[in-house]
Amino acid sequence: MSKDVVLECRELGKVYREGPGDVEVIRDVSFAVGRSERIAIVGSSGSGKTTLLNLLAGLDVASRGEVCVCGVSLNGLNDREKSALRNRHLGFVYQFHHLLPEFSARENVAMPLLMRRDVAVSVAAQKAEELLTLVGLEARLDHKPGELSGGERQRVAIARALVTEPDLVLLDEPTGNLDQHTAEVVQGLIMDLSQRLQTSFIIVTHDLSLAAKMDRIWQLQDGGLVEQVSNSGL
Ligand SMILES: Nc1ncnc2c1ncn2[C@@H]1O[C@H](COP(=O)(O)OP(=O)(O)OP(=O)(O)O)[C@@H](O)[C@H]1O
Repeated sequence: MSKDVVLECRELGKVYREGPGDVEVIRDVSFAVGRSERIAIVGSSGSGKTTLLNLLAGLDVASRGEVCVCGVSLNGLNDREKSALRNRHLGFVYQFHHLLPEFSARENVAMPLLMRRDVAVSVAAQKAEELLTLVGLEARLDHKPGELSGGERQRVAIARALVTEPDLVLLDEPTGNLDQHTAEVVQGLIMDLSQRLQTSFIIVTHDLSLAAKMDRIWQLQDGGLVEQVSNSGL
């Protein structure tokens, strides 16, 4: 595998065993994501987008095939090893940001660094402050999630996903619960950060204006990925 490939999956498949009938949600999916590449995954509700994202992150176990994160196959790793690999190489942003309500923006962003036991609290706090400044929240460092707007919370979640300087960030509907203006702010931020930090992004989205800004658009249908050459096919 080239060192510029941050994620690769081969013949990936996922079958949910549902009583008498199996549901094959992901079927024979193979692709590679290069450094600083931005990919949108689109598809109708229930087509398997979240399932695919969970397989790529090792949060769910594939029925067949394999996923390699920065050259390391997830097959054969135990939960602790997968968690260490995620913490080292991946960042996550979900539609419902999962920020910890009792902690400040700064503490929330510092958390993934503090999980690496070798990082001092003062260093993690400093780094969190830098990232929050990057996303335009330098005046909100000590606010708790309940004291922030939806768009601000989403920007905190993006800062948190980037604080460990991941190779790849996986985003599930990052603009799904935002108004159009705030969605555009978050979109601009993703574009800016991918260029500035050389981070790769895989974004699951129903937001076609966000998808259109990515380098590649893949549509998930009947369990497989179909590359879209233009938005006209969506
Ligand atoms: N744990 C599970 N057990 C059985 N079936 C499941 C499970 N999780 C998801 N599914 C089914 O797999 C299919 C894909 O679900 P998934 O959440 O990946 O879709 P999605 O494309 O992300 O949908 P949406 O856009 O609505 O969020 C759905 O038909 C769903 O019902």
